[in-house]
Amino acid sequence: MASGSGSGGEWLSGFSSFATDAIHVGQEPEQWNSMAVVPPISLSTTFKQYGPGKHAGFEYSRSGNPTRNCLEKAVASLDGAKHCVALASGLAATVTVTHMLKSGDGIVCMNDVYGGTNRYFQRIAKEIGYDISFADCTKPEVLKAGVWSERTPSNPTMKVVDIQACSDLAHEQNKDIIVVVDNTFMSAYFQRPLALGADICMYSATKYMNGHSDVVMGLISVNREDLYERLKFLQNALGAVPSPFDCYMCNRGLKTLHLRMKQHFKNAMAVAEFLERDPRVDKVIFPGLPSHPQHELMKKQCTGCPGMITFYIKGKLEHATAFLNNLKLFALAESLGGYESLAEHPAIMTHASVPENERVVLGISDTLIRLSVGLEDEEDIIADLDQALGAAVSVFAHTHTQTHTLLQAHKHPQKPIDYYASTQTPLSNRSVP
Ligand SMILES: Cc1ncc(COP(=O)(O)O)c(C=O)c1O
Ligand SMILES: N[C@@H](CCSC[C@H](N)C(=O)O)C(=O)O
Repeated sequence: MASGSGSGGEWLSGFSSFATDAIHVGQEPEQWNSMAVVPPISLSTTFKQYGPGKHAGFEYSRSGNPTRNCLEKAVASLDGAKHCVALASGLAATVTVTHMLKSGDGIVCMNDVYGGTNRYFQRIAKEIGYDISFADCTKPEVLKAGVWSERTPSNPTMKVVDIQACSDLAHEQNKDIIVVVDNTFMSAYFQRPLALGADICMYSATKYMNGHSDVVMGLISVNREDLYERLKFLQNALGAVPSPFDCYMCNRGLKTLHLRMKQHFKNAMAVAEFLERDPRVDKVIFPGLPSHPQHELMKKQCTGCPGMITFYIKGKLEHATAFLNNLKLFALAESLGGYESLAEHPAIMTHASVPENERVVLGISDTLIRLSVGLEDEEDIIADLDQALGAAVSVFAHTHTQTHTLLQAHKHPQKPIDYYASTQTPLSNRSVP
């Protein structure tokens, strides 16, 4: 696979036969009497039995469904896994994995996770007796506990966890520790956590795996038979299953995953390079840029980068808000990983449920903006960002001296500041959903 421009070296090679597997595994026409080339949507909730307990592989649609089967087989093959189970949402996948443990068991979670994962662990799992702690998993040496849950790159500040190092450390300490990687941002196309030693690879398939912003779904892939048996049991016993229609849609989305991810990478690289040169921007966080602190690790464990970019706009909350309000091609919306470009304000939107003091520590400030760069034409994406940055600066030009400085800076662009330089501004008070 070609390396992205400016990446300064090769990425991990692409996984062989990825596109072929995405298109064919689990889709065999011979499994249907009709020989349908495209798997049918099997809506029946129940299946006729030959005799009590004697059935043709399906008995009740929560327990097993033909359309869901096709999807699960395809995803397992793309993850280099033996098995996959599909759930009703990414959060349902997190909850189902957590139910593999007993009350009192320990969970160490990456401190910089999606707000809803933080909310579930802090406000539900903790209350029912799990021993939850959060850690910076980019430093594997700080980890020492029962179950390890990593999200890499993290949401929203794109910290990259060394999956192999964390898995080795965890398994050396105790082989019963289960290492979980939330692979939502990367998709199966860019990263295979199981090959790097993780025990469970999970997704919010709502994002890149489906890729069309029209399905909410979760996926979990594993190689270990014992983990699969437990997950399969929980899928049925907890019952958070996706509909056959959603399985059909996600299965269809997988057919173009390889094409979409390549274009997301190309567009995102161009946007990241544009933003990094722009003096109206304080700092850009994109693991595909050589300036990202874990860029080399990314190239070692991934085959490329998705369209996720965060950046700190210069100024304060008003500038971030004006920028977001003035976008025309980008929709101001939560979520990510669809074909369309989205922008959002993590502190007010996706990460509002993270307690304010934790947001400050994580750098989720008033000036942090997250982009999900879509598949539109590169020039149009950049033109939209450019005009919205211009609008953000000029809106306050007459009242803010600092903004005046920004306008001057734009006329005389310079290289942006040091990666770790502080860009934190105070967080405004807002309620926690
Ligand atoms: C990284 C990540 N994991 C999990 C989730 C939860 O997924 P879902 O919205 O499908 O429940 C999200 C977003 O919601 C996410 O961004
Ligand atoms: N993972 C998505 C989800 C957005 S937040 C959804 C909802 N407001 C909630 O609080 O659960 C993303 O990162 O955009």
